[in-house]
Amino acid sequence: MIFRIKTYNNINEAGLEAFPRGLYEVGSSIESEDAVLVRSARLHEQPLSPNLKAVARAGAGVNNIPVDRLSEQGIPVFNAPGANANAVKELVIAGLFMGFRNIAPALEFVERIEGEGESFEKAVEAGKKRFVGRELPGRRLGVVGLGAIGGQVANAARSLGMEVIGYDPGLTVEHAWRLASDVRQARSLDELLGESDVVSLHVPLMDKTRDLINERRIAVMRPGAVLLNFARDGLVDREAVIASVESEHLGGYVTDFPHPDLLKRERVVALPHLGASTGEAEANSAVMAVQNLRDFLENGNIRHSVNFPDVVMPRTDGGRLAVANANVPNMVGQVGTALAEAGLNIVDLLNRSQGELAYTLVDVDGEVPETVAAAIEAIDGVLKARSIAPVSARG
Ligand SMILES: NC(=O)c1ccc[n+]([C@@H]2O[C@H](COP(=O)([O-])OP(=O)(O)OC[C@H]3O[C@@H](n4cnc5c(N)ncnc54)[C@H](O)[C@@H]3O)[C@@H](O)[C@H]2O)c1
Ligand SMILES: O=C(O)[C@H](O)COP(=O)(O)O
Repeated sequence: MIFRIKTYNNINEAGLEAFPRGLYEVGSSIESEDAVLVRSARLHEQPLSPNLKAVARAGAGVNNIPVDRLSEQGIPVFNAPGANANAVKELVIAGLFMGFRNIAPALEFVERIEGEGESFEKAVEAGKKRFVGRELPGRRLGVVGLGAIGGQVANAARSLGMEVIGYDPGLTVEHAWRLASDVRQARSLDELLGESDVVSLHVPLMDKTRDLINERRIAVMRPGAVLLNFARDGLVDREAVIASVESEHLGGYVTDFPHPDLLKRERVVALPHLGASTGEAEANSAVMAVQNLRDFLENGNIRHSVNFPDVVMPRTDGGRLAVANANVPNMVGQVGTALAEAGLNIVDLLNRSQGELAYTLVDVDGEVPETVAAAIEAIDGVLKARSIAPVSARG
């Protein structure tokens, strides 16, 4: 079997090379694809191949992918958690300095100085007073979302002498372990906003987080506070942010998501979505996304999916059935009965559920015929059923 992978955007070569030739065809013009590999391209309006089995995001955010629609069809969406976190952290720290030291307007000022020699130097010295900044030690950074990126930003700010307060009601134990012990926990977003000199957003864009920073919340922020948004444009009410910067309640807005309305404004800095644009981050993200995709296509294993639980089972000698289904009673029972009726003995089985979805891997002592997989897929509540050949049968 050859797996067909359709790529969107520039996927780093290190990831593309991780697809073994002979087992994969990969490219931007592939049709009838088994899987999609994407960065930020918007897939919501793209037609989905009837063969589609998985979508992998070589990066963190999945708001460009129709996750709900894919979930309804039993199709996992993978991402690459943490793979680009260091790159984003570094740019956020640069953004912090930009916000506090007026670096962007100062550079622009220097570019415009005319003259040479002494007159040039005089213009430099005369002009610099317009760009007097503020230092970071002792100031408080509020980090909204303490996941892979927010956690690294919090720790880096601590090492710059800042106090850090964080807000993340869904903080995982794994991320909590990595956090500097003196990062203080805010009990609410408003508490964080009211106590911070700088606020940095590191949450995914979802219905629940759209316009998270709106007019009311900006009013809660300290006068002169700087807002950093390296997460997503839709997390802030842009008009409210602009109005607040103009009225000098907000001391600045530094973002990775430019928009015409943000340009040529004092105390606003907009970068061209550069957070994950380092060679290292692009390679890490592509390799992790390809690893996720390959393990799913070749073995049915699920790791780092945003809509399915982790389901990983070592391969046995025989074939495997991978079933995505609605999380309702008696699904595993019906799958087992169908396999028994086909004369297949179950060697190993793993079932996990998450929300409305469940996923089951069943290893058998033979190979699951396509007709049996198709009959199982026709069971009410089964979304996808796929027969996976024994490892020894791979080309
Ligand atoms: N600028 C860039 O190039 C760039 C690069 C990578 C990621 N991002 C953006 O950053 C986001 C975060 O990435 P990550 O790798 O840290 O993801 P992550 O999943 O590791 O962390 C996100 C954290 O946000 C928390 N969260 C969710 N809703 C929240 C809320 N309402 N309030 C507070 N916390 C909340 C979650 O519990 C989680 O801990 C991505 O979703 C993406 O949109 C941007
Ligand atoms: O969510 C992400 O990982 C970032 O926004 C990076 O997007 P990119 O892969 O298009 O640079």
